Amino acid sequence: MLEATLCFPLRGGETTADEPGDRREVLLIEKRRGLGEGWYNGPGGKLEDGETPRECAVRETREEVGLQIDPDDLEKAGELTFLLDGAVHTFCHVYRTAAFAGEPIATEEARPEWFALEDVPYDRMWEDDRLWLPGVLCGRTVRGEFEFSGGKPLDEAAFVDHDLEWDVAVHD
Ligand SMILES: COc1nc(N)nc2c1ncn2[C@H]1C[C@H](O)[C@@H](COP(=O)(O)OP(=O)(O)OP(=O)(O)O)O1
Repeated sequence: MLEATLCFPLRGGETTADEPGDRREVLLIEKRRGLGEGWYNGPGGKLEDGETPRECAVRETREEVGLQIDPDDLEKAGELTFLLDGAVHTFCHVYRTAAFAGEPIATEEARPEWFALEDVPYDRMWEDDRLWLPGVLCGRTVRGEFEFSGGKPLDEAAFVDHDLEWDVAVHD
């Protein structure tokens, strides 16, 4: 089983009387290699030996798009289990943060792009994302299990079922 992270940096203002609606934006990456290549996702990746999930999310966000994040500024937002043909493939820790330093830059791994929350390109993301990411971007916590079938690689398998629990306690 792989252990991995996803991190969703957020910027911009909340609703005001003059400008109703959530005007925040989320930073996504277009993945340039590896699992999910060509799709949008949050910055993130697999844990290295001896690394905590929080340290992994900070490192991956720095390596993939050049943003600096203080680990204490990450808010844990979810825990997702991805199963492939009945076995756990990846356990993924999800974080969000509105506190970071720097401007996103493109790297060999990723091309960063800010999206208004209402314009997140779910049609160019993993199929499960539309089920949990909107809630996570709105400040909720989630625990989810997602089943894929059809053999490796995971990004060519079919999404078959899911189970979600909202507003749960998630720790790391
Ligand atoms: C199955 O559904 C998934 N949905 C979403 N949104 N994200 C997923 C899914 N399955 C895996 N992921 C995430 C978890 C990781 O953040 C990445 C995969 O990371 P990758 O394999 O690219 O890991 P790195 O450590 O960055 O890879 P390198 O070995 O190339 O450094 O996808």
